[in-house]
Amino acid sequence: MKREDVVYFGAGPAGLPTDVLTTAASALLNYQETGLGVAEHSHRSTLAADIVNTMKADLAEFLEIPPSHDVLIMQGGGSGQFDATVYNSVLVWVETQRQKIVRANPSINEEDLIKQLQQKVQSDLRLDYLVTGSWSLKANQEAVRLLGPTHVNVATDSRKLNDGKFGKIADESTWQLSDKPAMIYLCENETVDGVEWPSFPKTLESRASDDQTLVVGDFSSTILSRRIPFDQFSIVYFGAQKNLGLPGITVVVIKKSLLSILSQGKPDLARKIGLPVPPTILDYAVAAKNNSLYNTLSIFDVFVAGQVLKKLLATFPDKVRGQEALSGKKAALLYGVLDSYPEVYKVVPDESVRSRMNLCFRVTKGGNVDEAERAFIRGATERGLLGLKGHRSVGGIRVSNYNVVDEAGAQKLATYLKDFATSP
Ligand SMILES: O=C(O)C(=O)[C@H](O)COP(=O)(O)O
Ligand SMILES: N[C@@H](CCC(=O)O)C(=O)O
Repeated sequence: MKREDVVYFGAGPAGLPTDVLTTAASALLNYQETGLGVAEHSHRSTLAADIVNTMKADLAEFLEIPPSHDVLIMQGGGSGQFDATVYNSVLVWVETQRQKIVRANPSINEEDLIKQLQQKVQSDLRLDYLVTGSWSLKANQEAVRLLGPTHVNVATDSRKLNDGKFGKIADESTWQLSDKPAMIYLCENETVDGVEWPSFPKTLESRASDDQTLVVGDFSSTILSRRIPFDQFSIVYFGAQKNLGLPGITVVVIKKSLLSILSQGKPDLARKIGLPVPPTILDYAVAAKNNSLYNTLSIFDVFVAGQVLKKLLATFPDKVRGQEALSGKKAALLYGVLDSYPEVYKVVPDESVRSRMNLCFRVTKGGNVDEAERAFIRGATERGLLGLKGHRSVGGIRVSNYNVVDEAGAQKLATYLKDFATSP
């Protein structure tokens, strides 16, 4: 099959624009006539620093990241961030508590400080998770693994209001947030379950403002497709492999004020009170201090992300707003067709939380779902519509409507959805 005959709806890694890959292929062989490819140059070279700095600046411009926040490029994927967010928020919490105790009693000795901190840990240290799908659940489970269950609170679990399955978000009035959690974690778009937060939760407004509670958002699947209220978030992170670029780099947008608290943090003290300490490569302050080059970074991955951003900036004069409108239009087209044939397609999540990025549905035509879905995938493959299988944990069909899918691609799928529904 030829590349131009394919529209790829894979959930991640996603497709990349062909012109970006052509530029990348040439840069891999010989970057700017240096006789060396971009992946062969040292990550300590000025050339590499330029690639990193330009990518960061273009990301900040496209997403309108305010000067209060810094951009870090890290490794370890979403799973690495499940850990990093826990380690770093615990260290911020310990440092904030230490400063409070010392302010109240400047001559306190270390033994008493440790005693007071230990009491605080028992009575107050809680990390809150809003569990709305498989990815926030994984993040929550990782926090329990690192800290133990007493320090981790599930403030809401969507499965409780949907017969044990994800697909809804509970009304905010039912959430059970801790009194002063060290962190509140949400996953803005659940790739596996097709659930997206319709807007930033009212209950969390201004919670991030004083750095006492860190508000963390996983934006892996919606990044560059939607405006983000950065002022409401302490940390926003996302893997590159959906809308930004190749698998291998993970971007963290973090409040600079937290970096300052983290750099004053005392790992020795955290260890003495029985709390885990961030490994160096997951420590946000270390990444920031080294301009994301503490250890070898894939500059090629950063270069590709930079090319995607250049293309987005050239395509959308109104930046992320332009892409947001287009993403909404493509999603509306596809959901419109799915909803027109209720006897053939059943969208999985509730209408109020349908994702614009990952459209999850079952094919019920003829009554035998497995058979109907196999026929659906077969017919789609014949037309070059690929990557439509749902995540292995839930099955069904999933259309990932990432930025690389243009209007013509979405239209091609819409036509197939209609043809499949109306064929005998
Ligand atoms: O959120 C998603 O969707 C993802 O695919 C995860 O962010 C992937 O996490 P890693 O496999 O990169 O750990
Ligand atoms: N990003 C993909 C793949 C994740 C995986 O299977 O590990 C997804 O959510 O479907």
